[in-house]
Amino acid sequence: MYILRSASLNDLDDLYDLSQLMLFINLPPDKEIIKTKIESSIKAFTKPSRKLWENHYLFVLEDTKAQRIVGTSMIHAQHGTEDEPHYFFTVGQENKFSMSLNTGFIHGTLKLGLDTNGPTEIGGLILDPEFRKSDKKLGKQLSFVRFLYMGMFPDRFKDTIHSELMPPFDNEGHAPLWEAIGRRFLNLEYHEADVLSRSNKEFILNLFPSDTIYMTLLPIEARNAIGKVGDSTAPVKRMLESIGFKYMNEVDPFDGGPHYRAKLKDITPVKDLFEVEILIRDKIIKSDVESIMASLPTEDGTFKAAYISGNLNKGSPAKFIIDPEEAKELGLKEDFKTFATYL
Ligand SMILES: CC(C)(COP(=O)(O)OP(=O)(O)OC[C@H]1O[C@@H](n2cnc3c(N)ncnc32)[C@H](O)[C@@H]1OP(=O)(O)O)[C@@H](O)C(=O)NCCC(=O)NCCSC(=O)CCC(=O)O
Repeated sequence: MYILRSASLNDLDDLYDLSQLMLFINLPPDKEIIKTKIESSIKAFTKPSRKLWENHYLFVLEDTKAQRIVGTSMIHAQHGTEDEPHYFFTVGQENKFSMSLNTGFIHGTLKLGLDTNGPTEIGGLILDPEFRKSDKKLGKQLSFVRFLYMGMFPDRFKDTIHSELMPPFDNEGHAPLWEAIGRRFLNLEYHEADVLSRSNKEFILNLFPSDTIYMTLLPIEARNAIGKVGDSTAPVKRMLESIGFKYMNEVDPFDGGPHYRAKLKDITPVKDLFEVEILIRDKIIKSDVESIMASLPTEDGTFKAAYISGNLNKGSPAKFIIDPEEAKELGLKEDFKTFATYL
């Protein structure tokens, strides 16, 4: 059985193991930083700040049999403030035409921009490779649990949801756009700059090119990386596009990874959110089993959910019947009312 829930301090060692799997700025391989992130997340779930940018929510996927965390995903309630703006490159075009030569060119362009009243950001989605591509769609569960939560608590988030996808990296782990622009203007390694930019954004505005950059002048590898995603992020692009997210013609100024956005109310699992009574009963009609992602009861403001199977009766409110064995595995003792959505 798999449970999705808010992270707790007992998850520290498992999250540290997960952080070793790839260089991921949202989950750096550093126990102190991960501990701070868990503590901040517990506060966000149980006593969210009115200053939305202080609220970082960390979700985990637990394999309850192995008692191990096998994946994680995050929400930052506001990314982009006066103190720490959201920086991006707008991807545009400039048409040039010479009448005397009767010839013209369409140039791709990049232009640095910033937002000081940014949207809610989802990120940090990572699943242990052993568990990927399972028929339980564990990656999708980890991604969609955030929409279940945001749909249940829309006041804790902005109206727009933003996501920054990872671009392809070359065999040595270099980002081609960084080599072409960032390195020349900042004289830092990509990961150094990425880490630095989490606590200090001033240097981006003051050192990066402030005028239009013509892509024509960039090496072909850098041009080809703009707005593209790497292989391991292809499922993310697919998932986001399928529920209403759109590419914004905006990319990360360091690595060129694409930015996707959607209005919270228009995201399919948020639109599909419904109230449901979960009933624990002996009689499940096996030929009529469906699955829903439902929030489960907790006592202390923490959050728990699971992708559960049973018989759905779409009344108002809807009823969902699960068998006692599944209820036991989920630690459920009695019927309850909750919210659910579909994957
Ligand atoms: C991204 C995940 C968590 C996805 O997990 P799984 O591979 O198990 O995915 P899944 O649940 O089986 O499938 C999810 C959906 O993606 C589709 N899918 C699977 N592989 C695909 C591929 N190669 N190309 C296109 N689509 C693909 C499946 O059919 C399914 O869609 P259908 O149901 O429609 O069939 C994992 O691959 C991973 O940990 N990747 C490495 C880390 C990473 O790159 N993380 C993203 C960083 S970017 C980020 O974090 C911001 C974005 C965010 O937070 O959401």
